[in-house]
Amino acid sequence: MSAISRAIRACASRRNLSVQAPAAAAAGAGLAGRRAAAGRDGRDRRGGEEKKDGRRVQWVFLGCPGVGKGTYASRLSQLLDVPHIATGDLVRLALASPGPLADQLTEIVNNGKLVSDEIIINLLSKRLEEGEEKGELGFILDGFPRTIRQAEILEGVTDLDLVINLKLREEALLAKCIGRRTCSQCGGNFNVASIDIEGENGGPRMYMPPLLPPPECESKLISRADDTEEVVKERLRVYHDLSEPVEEFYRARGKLLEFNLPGGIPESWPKLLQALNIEDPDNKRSAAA
Ligand SMILES: Nc1ncnc2c1ncn2[C@@H]1O[C@H](COP(=O)(O)OP(=O)(O)O)[C@@H](O)[C@H]1O
Repeated sequence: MSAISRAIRACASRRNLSVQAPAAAAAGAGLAGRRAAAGRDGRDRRGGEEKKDGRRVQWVFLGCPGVGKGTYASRLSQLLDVPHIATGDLVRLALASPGPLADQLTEIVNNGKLVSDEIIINLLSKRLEEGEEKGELGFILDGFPRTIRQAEILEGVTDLDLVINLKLREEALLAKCIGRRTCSQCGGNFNVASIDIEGENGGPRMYMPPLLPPPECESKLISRADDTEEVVKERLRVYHDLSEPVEEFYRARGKLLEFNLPGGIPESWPKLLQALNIEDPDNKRSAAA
């Protein structure tokens, strides 16, 4: 067993977390292997495609359900050439393979609760191990960590560069979750909600147009079973209770970048890139033309 997998095992057991042996080794190899390759680049934690020492970014996205973590994490992962690892997707994959684990997860997810730290760490470790085998470097984690215990375990095995906390007005979150649709054939993500909210305290009005599917997807749209009004309200409550303290965990460590989404993707994406010190590829293209 490597020193790293011993470290994650020790870290997990100090926190009374039982991590299965192969998964623990994977998390060690996956997360901490990256740390070994990384070194610290110190001051400016933001931006930049590749670090001075040649490694790729190690970022985390935090934010309430419906805020758009998946959308922006996926765009950035393509831009920065790092894997986008969403624990919600790992949970949905596990749900899709029938068996006792799927039954257990269905009950939890469809009630808007969090899956246990043990299960999530094991799913994440397995995913990291697969990435390691493919030679993946860096990562953008989306939906993990969601509890202080998960944050402590992650902090114990890897050195994050930056934690991006996406924020959106509460009124928009519920509508965005309920409006989410996926094409069951091509897997494309859409949103049928049209959000138009008056400005707060004289602030600007917020308009988020729907992201409608092309005609060929229209009849194949499906919604997530946990995107009903009742379940989303419970997920928001759970986020405030268990995940909001994670924001403070990273704020105290100087790693948190707060980003208030000003509106839909066309408005927010360039501003997010600016906040991250990343050159906008669209501007680059038009400047070169
Ligand atoms: N880090 C995690 N810890 C515990 N449960 C998780 C975690 N990530 C995902 N889940 C489970 O998967 C569900 C879906 O996650 P996700 O797609 O990230 O949803 P959301 O839109 O609420 O951010 C969550 O409601 C929760 O049950």
